[in-house]
Amino acid sequence: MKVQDFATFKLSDYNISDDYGFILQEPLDTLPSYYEPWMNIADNLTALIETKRLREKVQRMPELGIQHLKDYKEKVLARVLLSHIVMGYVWQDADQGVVKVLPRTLAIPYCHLSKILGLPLIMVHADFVLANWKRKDALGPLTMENLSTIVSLPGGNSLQGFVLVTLLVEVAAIPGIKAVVQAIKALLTEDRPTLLQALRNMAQSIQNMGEALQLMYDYVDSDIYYNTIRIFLSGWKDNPSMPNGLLYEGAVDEPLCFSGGSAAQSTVFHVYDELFGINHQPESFDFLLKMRQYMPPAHSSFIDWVKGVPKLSVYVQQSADLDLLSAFNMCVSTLTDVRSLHIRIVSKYVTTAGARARVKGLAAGSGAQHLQERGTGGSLAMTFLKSVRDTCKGGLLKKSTAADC
Ligand code: HEM
Repeated sequence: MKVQDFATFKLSDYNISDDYGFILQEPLDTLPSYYEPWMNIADNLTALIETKRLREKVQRMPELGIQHLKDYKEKVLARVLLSHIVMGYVWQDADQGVVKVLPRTLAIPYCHLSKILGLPLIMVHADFVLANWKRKDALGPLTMENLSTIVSLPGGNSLQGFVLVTLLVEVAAIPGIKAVVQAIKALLTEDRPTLLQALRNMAQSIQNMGEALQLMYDYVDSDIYYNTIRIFLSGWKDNPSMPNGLLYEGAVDEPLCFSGGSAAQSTVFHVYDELFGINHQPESFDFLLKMRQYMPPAHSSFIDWVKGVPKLSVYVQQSADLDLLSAFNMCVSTLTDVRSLHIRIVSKYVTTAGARARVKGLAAGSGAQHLQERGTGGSLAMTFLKSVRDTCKGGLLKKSTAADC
């Protein structure tokens, strides 16, 4: 990449907002009246699932076309609503009475919309979090107190907390993503003072992401997460309760398999790994690469763009500038710390909560038999997460000494 390539660079070309990062800026929360049948179901989704009436409702739903969705935001909202309805439809009865077919009333518009938006036929992080938020007070800040989801799933306040804490991690990442672009430009122009400042801004932003992540402990109950929430994020790939995947009736001829929703589909961490030159172990990297297919295509193209720039780690190492090296290492070690915190969270919300559920004999009824200690994205959670964290730590640069030259 050359300096002149920067002349036309705009974050918005990658569907990234200067003010909101990867989050969809001010999502709509209502569709045109033609789509009232979808809105009605989405508004009552939790109650319909809990009273086991959702499947019947969906089967009786009229088959609506997507031609009345005028612009991008309406299409995104429609996809958010339908994605949640799909997850509710499939997992209404948890592992018992799993469906093999998604009825055409839901499958046809869902497949059309997903094709236009370039997303897989299952709910992803972008549906569950990035476009699923609204302010209670329209002029108020992006804080826990002033936010709610547009559409919800079972899990009550913990479900709200889970979505909104994840959103706040994305909010904390916004200045860091801007600093990534600033750093790349400074790297290309060899503007060391600006590069130093950009790295310091990134380190601060990554630290703020960790502080936001910590809120999980305050807002999400681990038993509710383990026994209720995660079933609705599960996928139908490598899932013994849906060995053949799901048939999207009237839209696709063969059943298809997709991984469940996971914040491994958040673009932020992938961008940092590419920028800092973190080379994950092949198996972990393979999983992370698959997760890029579950991101809005423009966001995963941004990762490719970052990957294409000259190696920042090589530049910093060769510069022998101790301030740059220490700012670079601060970024990598803070990212490692966030990953260690995330591992502690998974230990509480998956490992320990799972053990408790098994002691109480809840596991059989929890509906997440196939998940056990797997992540909702389908990875062998702890092995994968520790490998990713340790490789991240391995990205720290050493001070070069005279002997290295
Ligand atoms: C109760 C809260 C959470 C739990 C139990 C949890 C669990 C997991 C699990 C099990 C994985 C492994 C992949 C999979 O199979 O899904 C994973 C991956 C990941 N999660 Fe979370 N997660 C939580 C919250 C978050 C939040 C709020 C974020 C930040 C946006 C996040 C970011 C990630 C990332 C980036 C990965 C990929 C691994 C990495 O790059 O380090 N997670 N999560």
